Amino acid sequence: MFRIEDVEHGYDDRMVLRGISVELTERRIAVIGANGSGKSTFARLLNGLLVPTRGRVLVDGLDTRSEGRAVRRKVGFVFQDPDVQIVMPTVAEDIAFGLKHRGLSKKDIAARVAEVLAEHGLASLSERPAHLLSGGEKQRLAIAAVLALEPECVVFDEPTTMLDLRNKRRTTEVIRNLAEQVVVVSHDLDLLSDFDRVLVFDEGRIVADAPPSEAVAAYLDLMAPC
Ligand SMILES: Nc1ncnc2c1ncn2[C@@H]1O[C@H](COP(=O)(O)OP(=O)(O)OP(=O)(O)O)[C@@H](O)[C@H]1O
Repeated sequence: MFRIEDVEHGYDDRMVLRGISVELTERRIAVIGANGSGKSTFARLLNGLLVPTRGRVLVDGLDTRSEGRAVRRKVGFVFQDPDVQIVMPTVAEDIAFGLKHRGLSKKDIAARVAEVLAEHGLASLSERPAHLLSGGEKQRLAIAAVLALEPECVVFDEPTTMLDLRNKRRTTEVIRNLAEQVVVVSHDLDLLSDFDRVLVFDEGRIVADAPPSEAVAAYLDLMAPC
């Protein structure tokens, strides 16, 4: 689904991704690597939140540079910090927000919101002010709001980093059960143990691209003290 061609990306002339050419077709793909190695930047390129300084990113043939809107309909993005994503006063309104922008009727929005609230264990919180939720509840809401839009692929940027063990397990299970393609940036090596493919980043390059056990071994090697 994703075709990344000769991509480089820089911020203020400082290159943080270099020489990235890769196709991502597997259903579950993880991205791991050291802090600052460019993982989040790479993730943001996948749905056009960022467009590359050089090269191009195609999603089902759509170029993120010229077709960002169509790309974002296909590819949902869950941020590490749910506060970045929650925009409406209540839980139900926040889930309805994206659906309104899709032009659904009021009746269809109400039905979809109820369905998504139930699926994600949020029904009892539907009228709660979203900003008063706990961290785990906010993360659940952020994931639910993205999935309500039925994307074909979901990119998660460190989805379990801010969670306690219970919520981490819950989120891992939600990701595991998704039928959609997922790309997950994570430092949580348990999360990706059954993934199809793992990319290891180091200093802005992909230095390993393999199934989990091999990729994790390469990552541990990289992290070993000199
Ligand atoms: N908006 C920005 N403006 C300037 N520099 C940035 C910006 N976003 C990221 N960077 C820099 O780009 C580099 C790569 O950052 P990125 O967040 O992609 O790494 P990461 O691998 O996801 O790191 P982490 O594991 O710590 O989240 C870092 O040096 C970071 O400081």
